Amino acid sequence: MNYISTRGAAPVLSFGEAMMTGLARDGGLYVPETVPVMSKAEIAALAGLPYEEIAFRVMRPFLGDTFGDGEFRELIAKAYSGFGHAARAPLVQLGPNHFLLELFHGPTLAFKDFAMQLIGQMMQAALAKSGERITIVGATSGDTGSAAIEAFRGLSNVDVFILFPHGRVSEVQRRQMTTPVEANVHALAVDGDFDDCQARVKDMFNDFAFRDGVRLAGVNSINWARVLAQVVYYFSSAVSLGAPERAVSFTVPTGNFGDIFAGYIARKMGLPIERLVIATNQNDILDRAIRSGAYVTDGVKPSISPSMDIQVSSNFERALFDAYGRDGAAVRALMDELKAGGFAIGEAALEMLRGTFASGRCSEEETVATIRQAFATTGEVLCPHSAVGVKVAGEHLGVAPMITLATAHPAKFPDAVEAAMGVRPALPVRMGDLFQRPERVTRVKNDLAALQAIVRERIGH
Ligand SMILES: N[C@@H](CCOP(=O)(O)O)C(=O)O
Repeated sequence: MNYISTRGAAPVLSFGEAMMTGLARDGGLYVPETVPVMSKAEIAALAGLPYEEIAFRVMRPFLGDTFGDGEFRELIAKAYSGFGHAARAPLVQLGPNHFLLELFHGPTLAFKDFAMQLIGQMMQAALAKSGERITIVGATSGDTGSAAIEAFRGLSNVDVFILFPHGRVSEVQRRQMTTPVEANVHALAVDGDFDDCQARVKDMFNDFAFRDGVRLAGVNSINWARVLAQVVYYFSSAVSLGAPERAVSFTVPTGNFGDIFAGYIARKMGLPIERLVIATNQNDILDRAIRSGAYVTDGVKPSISPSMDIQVSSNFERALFDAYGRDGAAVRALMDELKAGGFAIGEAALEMLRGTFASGRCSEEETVATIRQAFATTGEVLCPHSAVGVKVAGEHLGVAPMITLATAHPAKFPDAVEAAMGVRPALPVRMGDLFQRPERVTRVKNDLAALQAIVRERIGH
């Protein structure tokens, strides 16, 4: 299995190489050269299996010879052993034909744990073989950061630097990143928004002297392995509702487009998915793009669903690559236009995207109303991001069962949830002292040189 860049001008890599490389050296994102298809019988056979076994069967064809079968099974088992629910990703019903996929039972209470816990295991196994040491630098709008820290804290051959937008994540999210005591964890509060953080991470990858010097690695969803691990729960949930005999639809609260792109891959693998619905908050660039064909940035507006406060959605590039017939030069040209504010999606590409994705937007008021209504009608306490998904899903219900992804635990956003429904969601007992733990964080200007200097100094390079 080979991996190629969306911009067509980077070396072709194996799965293991793509995982350790992160961003391609031409600035693009790695994707599989071909997507393996599962037969109807293979998909049907997933029903009723433990999540770990589904993960093995779905992911194995993408791995080539990076890990042996026994080794990969062990890594999966370790990755999910710390989850707080036996089903790992349980489904609950919200209404007739509408289901919620709870993806917040991992150690940091967000869907990011599904991929990050596994990437943590896979990267450690790869590093044990190569004897290398790496420097992970990641950008977060709230959830990726703590998941990455949890997956890599305390390792002697990894430093993990997380850039988050100062003052724009919830207090729980911030404390999850700033209270770990391990010396290899570095929380950096950047004076900017998430797009700034993500752009600086990409700048570091595009500075080859720095990248090679510190042995830079990425764990944002620019890393293909992140996306792949998220494909699994599309299969596990769909088969439990009757796939492949019955098609299902998904609504995905969307920021960086990685999670919904995983659903797109599941569909390409043969999972019968009728609709993939992009749900945005007031940072609605993706909804506008699908409706109008213009992908134009408009400034990040802080919201009560901060993890989705994103304008430049990295993984949209992967979808554009397919929509433009896998023409790397065309994608490169679009990304150049994006630097100047945006681009118009070509007619054929837009048709392809509209044939795959539907979209909707949820305002701040609608988010609050949805949290309140879901609690009143089902007893389910939604986080603001999941509420965005539920509201938009409601506009796309049809014959196929709709599965909305619940991306985070409500206790990560206690203020927003309490303001909406008058009840303050409690953190799990193991995190109960989060507000008493001392914080360790460095405030940094939105400046590449300043950030690189901190990284170099901390790792002694
Ligand atoms: N919403 C994310 C932003 C980063 O996304 P990623 O999937 O590329 O890691 C967050 O919560 O940090």
